[in-house]
Amino acid sequence: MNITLEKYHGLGNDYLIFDPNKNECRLTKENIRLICDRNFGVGSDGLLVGPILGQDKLEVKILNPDGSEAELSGNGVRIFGKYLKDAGYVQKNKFVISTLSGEQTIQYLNEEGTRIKVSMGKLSFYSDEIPVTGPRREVLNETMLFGSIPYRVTCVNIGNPHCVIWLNDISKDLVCRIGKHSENAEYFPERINTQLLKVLDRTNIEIEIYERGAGYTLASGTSGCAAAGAAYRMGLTDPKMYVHMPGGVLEVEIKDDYSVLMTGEVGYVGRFTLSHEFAEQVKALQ
Ligand SMILES: N[C@@H](CCC[C@H](N)C(=O)O)C(=O)O
Repeated sequence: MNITLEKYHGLGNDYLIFDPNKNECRLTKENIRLICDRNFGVGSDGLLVGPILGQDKLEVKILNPDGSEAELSGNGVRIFGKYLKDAGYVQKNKFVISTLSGEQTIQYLNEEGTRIKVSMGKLSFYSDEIPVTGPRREVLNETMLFGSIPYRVTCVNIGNPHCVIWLNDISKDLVCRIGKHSENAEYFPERINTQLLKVLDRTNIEIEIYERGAGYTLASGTSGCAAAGAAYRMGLTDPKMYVHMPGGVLEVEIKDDYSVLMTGEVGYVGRFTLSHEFAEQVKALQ
């Protein structure tokens, strides 16, 4: 049996869909790393395994390119929503999917399903919910050392863990330098996604991203929500804002109870059927 993967991207954050109803291969850390490898494999910022069909549930498993599992991915969830429509799994305009972090409501905003709104769940700034080590508290504007350099950090969970560093100048180079240390810093028992945040005005922020298990990415939905949440919590923005990332713009709205709505685009790249030779390498690692 061939192994086929569908490639999509959310603002340049690319994912491969492995549909378990159409493929027979056990995924392991080792073969996930190989498939996602940009030189020796197909290449992607992650793998979405689904739909895993349960009682009335459309479940998706989100895997990072290092083989670890993430609780949630904002771009991943929009991409999965588009795949469900393209592959004929859903006919409704609004429905619920389930991830490791809970349930998300997906809504198509256009006929093609390329513009999607997602209810992402609630932001939490509490240390035990992110998680961050130390006594229970909201982790707001605390000093943390990454590679011996102090940064002011606000931490937040939106299904998965994030640390947001508010700066006037942000760049790919800087987020990579910080991210290499912050991702595995001792403060974060589950590791962490890192964002550098620049506030442009009360309705526009800009971020650079270093993802847990993936490294530098052009966009991240949960990062956009986390940075927007941190900016709003610190009183720097209104609750509704545009999040500018190197790959494009997301719209994020924070409700009074800190639940978050995220809206953005999805693009379909195409279907990849693995060559016999490469499929054998993947299967050898299962
Ligand atoms: N690209 C993502 C986030 C994917 C998961 C992340 N790397 C983690 O480990 O938490 C997004 O769009 O949110």
